[in-house]
This record gives sequence, C-alpha cells and structure tokens, in this order.
Amino acid sequence: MTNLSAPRPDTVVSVRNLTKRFGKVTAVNQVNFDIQAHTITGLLGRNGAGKTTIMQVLTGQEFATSGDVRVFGESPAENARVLSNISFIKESQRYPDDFQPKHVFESAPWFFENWDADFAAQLVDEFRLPVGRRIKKLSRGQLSAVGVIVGLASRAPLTFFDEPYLGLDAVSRQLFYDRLLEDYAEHPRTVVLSTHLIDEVSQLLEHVLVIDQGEIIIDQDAESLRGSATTVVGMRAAVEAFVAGREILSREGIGGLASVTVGALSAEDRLGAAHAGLELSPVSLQQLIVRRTNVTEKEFENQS
Ligand SMILES: Nc1ncnc2c1ncn2[C@@H]1O[C@H](COP(=O)(O)OP(=O)(O)OP(=O)(O)O)[C@@H](O)[C@H]1O
Repeated sequence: MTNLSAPRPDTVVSVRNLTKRFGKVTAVNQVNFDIQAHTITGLLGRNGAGKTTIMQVLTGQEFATSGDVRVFGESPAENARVLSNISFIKESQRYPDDFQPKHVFESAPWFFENWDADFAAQLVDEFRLPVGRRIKKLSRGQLSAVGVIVGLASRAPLTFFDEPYLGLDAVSRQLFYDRLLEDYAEHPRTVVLSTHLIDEVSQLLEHVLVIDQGEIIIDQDAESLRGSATTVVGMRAAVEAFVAGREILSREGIGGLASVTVGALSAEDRLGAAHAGLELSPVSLQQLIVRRTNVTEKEFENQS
C-alpha cells in the first residue's frame, strides 16, 4: 500500500510483510506500514478487521506468524527494553482480584518511568472515579476511566489505546480527547488510537491507517485524506457541468437540486465552483472511510 523501503530515522513502528494467523484464520495478511515519532495515528476498520491483532503483535502479546516488526528499532517480542516504553490500554485488561483503582495507580510508577501521579490524581477527580472501590464492582464507564487514566498519566513514549472508552459517556469521552491533546502538546509522544467513533476523534488524528479484512487499505495523513473528497451542491445543471469528467464518488439529487461527491479539488476548481454558484462542503473522515471500506453508513453505525 505504501512506499516502503528503509524506515525514516524518526520511525517508531515499522511493520513489513506482517502476517498473523490463528489456526485457519488469517487475521493480518502481508501488512506494511510505519508510524512516525510524535504523531497521533488512528487505526481504524470494521469489526474483525485485524486492529487488535496488530496492536497485540506490536506490544509483544502475540508472535507474528511471518514478517518483520520493529518498535524503537527492535523486535518487541519478549523484549523488556522495548516493552518498558509502551503503554497498551485495552478494554479487556485484567486486574488482580480485590484490586482497587488506587492500587493500579500506586503500582503504575513501577512500570512507567514517566508516570505523573499529580496528573493521574487530577484525572481521577475529573472522571469522578471512586478510587477505593473494588475494580470488579466498577461500572463499565468507570473501568474504562481507569484505563484512560493509566494511558494518559503513564506518558509512555508509545501509547496504544484500543477502543479505550467503551462505556464512557459523551462528557467523559470529550474529557479524554481534551486531556490527550493538551498533554500530547506538552509532552510529545507517539499515540495509536483504535476506534469506531471516527468523527469524534477526527480532529485528534494526524495520520490514518485503515485496515480491512487483514489488509491496510488507507495509510495517509489525515489532512490529505480529508481533502481527498468534496461534496458539490447546487442546481442540477450547474453541478453536472462542474463534475463532468471528474472522479465521482457518490451522487444524490432531489428535484432540480443535485449533490455530487467528487475527488480532490484544486484552488482553481474551488474558485470555479464559487463562480458557478455551487456550494462545496467537506466530506467527514467517517464518510470517506466508510466509502472506501465499501459499506453503507447505516451498516457502519450499527456495528460501531
Ligand atoms: N485468538 C484468536 N483465535 C482465532 N481467531 C482470532 C483470534 N484473535 C482474533 N481472531 C480473529 O482474527 C480477526 C481479527 O480480529 P481482531 O480482534 O484483530 O479484529 P479488530 O479489528 O480488533 O475487531 P473489533 O473492531 O471487532 O475489535 C477476526 O476474524 C477474529 O475473529
């Protein structure tokens, strides 16, 4: 998919021809990509696409079937030096019986040398997390908050969030996005975020990796991806004249009005559209990805 040869010097993750099979299931098939230092990358895709499997291989929790995976220039498998620089936050995290959130936060400095206890305490307040309650008794959202707090306050040089906020309400999710962005600006690090809530995180993402059926189908800067399609709306005849000869991604219309989504437009194209009395609107990242993964938006929302 990408122009892959030798990784750039600021490459934190480098994946070459990665295949991971579970018995007869090929979860990840000949995948190639790099992740650059100090970026926030969205790892996106439908259910069962292979996102978690990729993160498990990158964090040394699963072995690759074949291919080469480098994290900070080394194989992550059974590599304590690499793993001490990684924080992997996932919904299925298990804690010892009888553990309370405060025990998690007290033991975190053992694992994360950049752990910021004050930041963790601030987040506990903001997420209203009952730190003295047994983890087993926490609500789903409170359990997610434990993971999110660990992921943020650990300030690991490489942090993976795998659907970290299942159960978090809209206010708490916004809090997570805000704190992530603020803290990332102050303490730059490399973050990989796997999510179905694409539009919610869209503004956070600098790079987008989309995986579909075990293969990378998009590996692109978020900015250029956003600019890769535009919807043109106006009187049918004017719209049709404007889009003639262009790549058409979708087309809708009602009466004399038409709405057509086309590929990237130049500044000159945009001026031309304005002169023709046409309205241009950006296509959301979610819509773009849904189109490329070939499902209807309804189907996508149902599985999110
Ligand atoms: N331990 C396993 N044994 C057998 N199959 C597995 C195993 N782990 C994952 N798979 C399969 O590999 C594929 C990729 O799974 P993975 O969990 O990586 O997807 P995902 O993109 O994270 O999905 P979701 O968005 O639903 O979490 C799926 O078809 C899944 O059923």
